[in-house]
Amino acid sequence: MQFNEENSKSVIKEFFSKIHADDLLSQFFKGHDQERFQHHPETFMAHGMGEQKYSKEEIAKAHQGLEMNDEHFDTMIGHFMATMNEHGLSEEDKKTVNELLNSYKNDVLGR
Ligand code: HEM
Repeated sequence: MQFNEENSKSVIKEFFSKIHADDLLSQFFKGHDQERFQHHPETFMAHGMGEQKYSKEEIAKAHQGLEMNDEHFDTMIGHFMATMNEHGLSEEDKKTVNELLNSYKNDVLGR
């Protein structure tokens, strides 16, 4: 599975608007500068596509002190998977993406 430059942009845009429209998630980004807010969907997507842009330690550190729980994490993944659906990803590819993102759960939630 590969996204090209064009559809990557539209994935990021759609995913971004889903997070932004969801108070459960957008609260975490309030007070962060817009650049940071923009950066996160890209980072998230990269990891979902199997790129290891950041180490697990870096990911754990980035989320330290944010009071996130399973619901926040699962909701974020849910928005990403909905975006994947809208882009016609196969069931097999969605399973891979889901597993990859979930492999960061303990790091993000500081366990
Ligand atoms: C697989 C799941 C996730 C990955 C791989 C990931 C990755 C990252 C990375 C690499 C950073 C630092 C660099 C950047 O901003 O791009 C970061 C920061 C951040 N992440 Fe995540 N993230 C994940 C899940 C989440 C979830 C579920 C939330 C919120 C509900 C969240 C909220 C944030 C916030 C608010 C920051 C900024 C922290 C700060 O600068 O104080 N992340 N994330």
